[in-house]
Amino acid sequence: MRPLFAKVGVFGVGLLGGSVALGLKERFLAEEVHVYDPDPLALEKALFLGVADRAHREIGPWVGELSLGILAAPVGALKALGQAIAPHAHPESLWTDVGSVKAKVVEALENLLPHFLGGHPMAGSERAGVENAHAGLLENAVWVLTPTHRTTSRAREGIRRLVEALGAYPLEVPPRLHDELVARISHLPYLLAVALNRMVAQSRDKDLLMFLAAGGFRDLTRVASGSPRMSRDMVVENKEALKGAIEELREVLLELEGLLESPEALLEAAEEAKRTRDSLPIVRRSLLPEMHDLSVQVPDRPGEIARIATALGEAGVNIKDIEVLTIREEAGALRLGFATREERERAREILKEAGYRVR
Ligand SMILES: NC(=O)c1ccc[n+]([C@@H]2O[C@H](COP(=O)([O-])OP(=O)(O)OC[C@H]3O[C@@H](n4cnc5c(N)ncnc54)[C@H](O)[C@@H]3O)[C@@H](O)[C@H]2O)c1
Ligand SMILES: O=C(O)C(=O)C[C@]1(C(=O)O)C=C[C@@H](O)C=C1
Repeated sequence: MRPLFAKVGVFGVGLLGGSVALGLKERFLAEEVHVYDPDPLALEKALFLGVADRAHREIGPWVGELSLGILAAPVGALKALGQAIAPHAHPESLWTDVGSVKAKVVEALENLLPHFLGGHPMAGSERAGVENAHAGLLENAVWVLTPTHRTTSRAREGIRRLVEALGAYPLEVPPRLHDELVARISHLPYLLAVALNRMVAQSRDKDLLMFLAAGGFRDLTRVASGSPRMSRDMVVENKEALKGAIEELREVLLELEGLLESPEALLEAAEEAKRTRDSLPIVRRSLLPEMHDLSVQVPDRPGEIARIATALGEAGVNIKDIEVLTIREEAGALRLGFATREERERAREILKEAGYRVR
């Protein structure tokens, strides 16, 4: 059987580009994966890690041989990258990007590249670079696609197939609406993580504060550890929508400050927040297949996670999703997701028998 795509090019082989390239290779979706990056070290690592078949430091005639190209550079670099690619792109080729901002990027790139459809996988990590790339990053992710009146059916079908073949779930959203939504659910949380760290860094009590930082601060600020350049571009390029989101947050914070004097009303707000947060896990999103969860208490001893995974693996039970719920001295908990109720029940029995507390 022939792969879905012939030669595929990934432009920018960092965390996201590397993960897409690995997905293409591991799932045999491309005859050849080519990568381009201005950073020679990124290219060297990509070849060493088996992320790509060919690495290029220059954009040139090789681009004309691609049937599909994926732009995965920081958002601020995408337009110039599109301009450099445009003279070489084959007129029948498909193009997409993975940038975190869509309206401006889509407007620029659909003017430059044939059969272009903008994209944004709603998945990532606080670690940058190809050395942290893995195909699993994109599996089960919601992958936003942003068609416009100019999108060709060839692009729409081809890019949708790419996303599905990488194990993700395509969701079409107009570019401007996408930017408004991610301003609230992704870019504002990032800015908040920066703000909280800035507050600590500028405090006279910085050292003590850092020493006291427990799970709450760490969980809330994880994304601040990501690539500063990538994240800076993300918030700057979406600044109009983000300013609206900051204004909304300011109002909510003022409201909550007021509620400090009304404990009953604050309790209601806290209960509402708990309901919202508890219904968040990605596996419960309605467009994804239903997932069946177990929580397992894990003693803080070497090898416990391996023991759990091995017990399930040896019984042929597939763990579809995994999340560390708490990190404490005496015990932590794992949330394990299974594709079927039957698998979850088998997992429950196996783990109970092995002496674990399961919920
Ligand atoms: N990190 C995330 O969580 C995440 C999630 C979804 C989407 N994105 C988007 O993916 C894209 C890449 O982000 P990342 O997290 O992989 O960053 P990264 O820092 O890991 O990788 C970016 C790569 O792009 C390369 N690059 C820089 N300028 C370039 C240019 N002009 N042309 C080609 N390559 C160039 C860098 O050398 C680097 O290898 C961004 O547009 C970002 O908004 C990131
Ligand atoms: O670090 C993660 O887990 C992420 O999902 C990263 C994250 C996000 O926080 O929304 C960051 C930027 C993106 O464009 C998409 C995803």
